[in-house]
Amino acid sequence: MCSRWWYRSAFRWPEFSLPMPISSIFRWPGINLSYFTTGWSIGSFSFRQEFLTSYAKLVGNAFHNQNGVVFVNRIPLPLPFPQPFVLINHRGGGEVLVPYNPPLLTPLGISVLKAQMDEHRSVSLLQFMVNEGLVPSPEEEEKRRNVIVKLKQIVLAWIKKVASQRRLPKQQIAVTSGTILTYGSYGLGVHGSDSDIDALCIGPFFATMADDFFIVLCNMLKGRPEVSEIHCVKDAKVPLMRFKFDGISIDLPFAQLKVLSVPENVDVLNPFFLSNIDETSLKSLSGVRANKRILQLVPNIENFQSMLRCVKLWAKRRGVYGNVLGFLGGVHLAILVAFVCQGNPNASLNALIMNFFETFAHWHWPTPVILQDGLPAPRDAMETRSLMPIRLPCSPYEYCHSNITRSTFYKIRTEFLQGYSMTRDLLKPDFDWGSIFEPYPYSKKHSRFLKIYLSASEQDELGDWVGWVKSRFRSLIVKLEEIQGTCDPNPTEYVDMNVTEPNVVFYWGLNPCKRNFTDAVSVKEDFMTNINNGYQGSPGRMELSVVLTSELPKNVLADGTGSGKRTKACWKILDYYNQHRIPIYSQHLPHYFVGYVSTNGEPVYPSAGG
Ligand SMILES: Nc1ncnc2c1ncn2[C@@H]1O[C@H](COP(=O)(O)OP(=O)(O)OP(=O)(O)O)[C@@H](O)[C@H]1O
Ligand SMILES: [Mg+2]
Ligand SMILES: [Mg+2]
Repeated sequence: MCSRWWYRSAFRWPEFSLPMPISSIFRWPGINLSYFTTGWSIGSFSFRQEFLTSYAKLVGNAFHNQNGVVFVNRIPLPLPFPQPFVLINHRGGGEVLVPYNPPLLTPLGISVLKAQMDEHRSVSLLQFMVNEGLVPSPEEEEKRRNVIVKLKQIVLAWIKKVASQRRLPKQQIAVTSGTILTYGSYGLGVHGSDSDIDALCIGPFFATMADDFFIVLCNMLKGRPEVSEIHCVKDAKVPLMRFKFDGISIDLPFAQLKVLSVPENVDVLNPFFLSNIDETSLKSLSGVRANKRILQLVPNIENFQSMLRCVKLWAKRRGVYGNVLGFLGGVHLAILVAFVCQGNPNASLNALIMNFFETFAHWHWPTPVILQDGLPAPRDAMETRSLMPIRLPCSPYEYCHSNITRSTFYKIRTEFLQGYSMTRDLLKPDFDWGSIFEPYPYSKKHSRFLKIYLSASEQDELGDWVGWVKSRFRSLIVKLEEIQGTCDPNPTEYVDMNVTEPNVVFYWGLNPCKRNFTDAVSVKEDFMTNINNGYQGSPGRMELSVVLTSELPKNVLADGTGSGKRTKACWKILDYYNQHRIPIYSQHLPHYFVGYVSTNGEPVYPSAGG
């Protein structure tokens, strides 16, 4: 903004020799554009011809008369100018000051201004990501790399040990090997400091899952000082070990290839390695294969990674992240983002985000989202009944498992539309990335919530219990939809620190139009029948009740909009990673939580937090 000193000062431009003084004085905070409104008479300049020429290209015919009145396309502009100005860098024409008033600009002026704004928004989004700490520090990255190196060494030692136990000939023992391949968010290079590492252990033909992986390797890991909280999930669609290594959470499934030696960077897309392998190994490999294919198909990996990081943050903040509660998981978002990247190979980060919202705000679901991979359309693609079908980009071209319901579908689509309406106008002068990533204001949007209180007598039992109940949440959402039309499950998990027993609490927004739903007893009975069926551990407690916004604890209200009136002193948001990480499943629950197999036979995947 121009301050009065500017108007009063005896400053005179000797000639209109932009850019130096103007660009150094009139900067939009943090922006590469000059911006000011009133108090300055352009009539005091003596224009250079080349300036007027450039100006005319961008704004139209511009000149000023003796009285300092500037005419644009023969229309006199009142002085001082009522509209903001921007300094735009016009290729070939130097820097030119034009009114920030799109209707006055020529098509060229508009496109130059848009290019500038696009660049500015991309730069400020990258800065926003840095401020939000989305990218782990070099030290954290180093730590993760070391963990993977150590895991590879352990796997190699394990293979040699198993080979000796099997009494393989010496020369075979010498050449045999296994490896670790990362996938999930770490494999895509979009992890945050709190992400786990999804790592697939690949062994040679003689290493078995039942004995060698789950017994020999598990014992070797248990013997390492870096390893803690190790859990085996054996009879799942994708069996795995989950543990912490140097404090970092690891998911470690296993695949066996019919070879003696597994190259360190084995190409899992090569059909040679897939021949004759068992069904479980094929399923375990699918995460790595899908990741690899995504990275092959996107035209610019760096843009894809930055964009996916942003989109994941957006989805988390807006309460639409997480497959377990019927929203989008990491793999769903990766494919949606890759789809947009494929269609816009040369676009900037800002343009990609704009296109993401535009594309999916208007997508004709249930038309599936399918990446173009240059191969003939697969005939064996499995059909899906998902409301938002998203297909994995590798054979057998299954659709990502999804728990989306009518309510969560509606919420995701509303958020896409909102993102679109907030980003669509590139020339919006007060645009701010912070508003796109604003936490979803649950306490403002809903006046009543379903409180789901889960507890167990021991901390160790709580993880299993919560994991089990979460794996059945879809049925609770569907039940609420039956009773009162919609519901808005907030994925955030809270802990009531006022209660001594270990607990986890959820608050789901209820439909404001259905105020007659106040008694959760019948819903509880119904849901209890569901969760009591099949749980093999010792079940914990579950309480359902309807609470008003004014009864929400401080942390729930502190979503950026809450009034924070009635608060409980000791509430905190559960953080599985920074505290003692509770295993969300156990051997008793593999089919439902980590098990990748649900009751209806479709694959189920663990939540990011679990
Ligand atoms: N619903 C699903 N359908 C198909 N594959 C899935 C699904 N959920 C997970 N996977 C596979 O498991 C991998 C790891 O999943 P995970 O839930 O850890 O997501 P992520 O992308 O690593 O995100 P996060 O950073 O939240 O951990 C995915 O990359 C994908 O290959
Ligand atoms: Mg992960
Ligand atoms: Mg994982």
